[in-house]
Amino acid sequence: MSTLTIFADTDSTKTLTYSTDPIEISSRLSAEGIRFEQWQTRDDVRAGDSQEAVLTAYADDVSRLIREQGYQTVDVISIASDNPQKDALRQKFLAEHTHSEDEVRFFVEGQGLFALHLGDQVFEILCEKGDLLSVPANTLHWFDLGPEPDLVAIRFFNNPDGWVANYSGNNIADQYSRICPAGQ
Ligand SMILES: CSCCC(=O)/C(O)=C/O
Ligand SMILES: [Fe+2]
Ligand code: NI
Repeated sequence: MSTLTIFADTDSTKTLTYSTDPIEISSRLSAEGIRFEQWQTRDDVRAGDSQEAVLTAYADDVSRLIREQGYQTVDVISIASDNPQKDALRQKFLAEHTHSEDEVRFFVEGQGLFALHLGDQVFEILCEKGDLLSVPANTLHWFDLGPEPDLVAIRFFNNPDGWVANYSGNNIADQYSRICPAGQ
């Protein structure tokens, strides 16, 4: 179940807003210029599948979004819990950063926790299979894959170089939620 939790950026202990209603999540995010939609998914894509297999399975969605928005590059994060790179990859996204282009992600398997630092608030969005999230360029944010990732996400870029992060140097992310190991 996708969730939205909003906090003040000075107090990670007090929830200001919490929602599991996709329509409410979408409308709350839309007011901030963020696109949140839930798309149909397939059952034959697994974490660890190759980029080629994932892009073939979702070719219609990928080409539709490229046609609509003119993205130049598409790649796939496909990471299962037995991947030896999982801790290094998790670390890359955990500190607050921005991108000079929109961050557009279609979650086709598993989940991940986005946190957006918008003005004096932090919006945590637990994205699940089927969620499409598009965050405007230069938005401060971080992302948690969790300690046992089981994630496939398609990423769309305007930049032909793909993923480039500008770290803010603010350690605010350490105060907010992480995905916990299963059962905790
Ligand atoms: C959900 S895709 C992996 C995370 C990512 O690309 C990113 O930019 C996190 O901030
Ligand atoms: Fe990012
Ligand atoms: Ni996180």
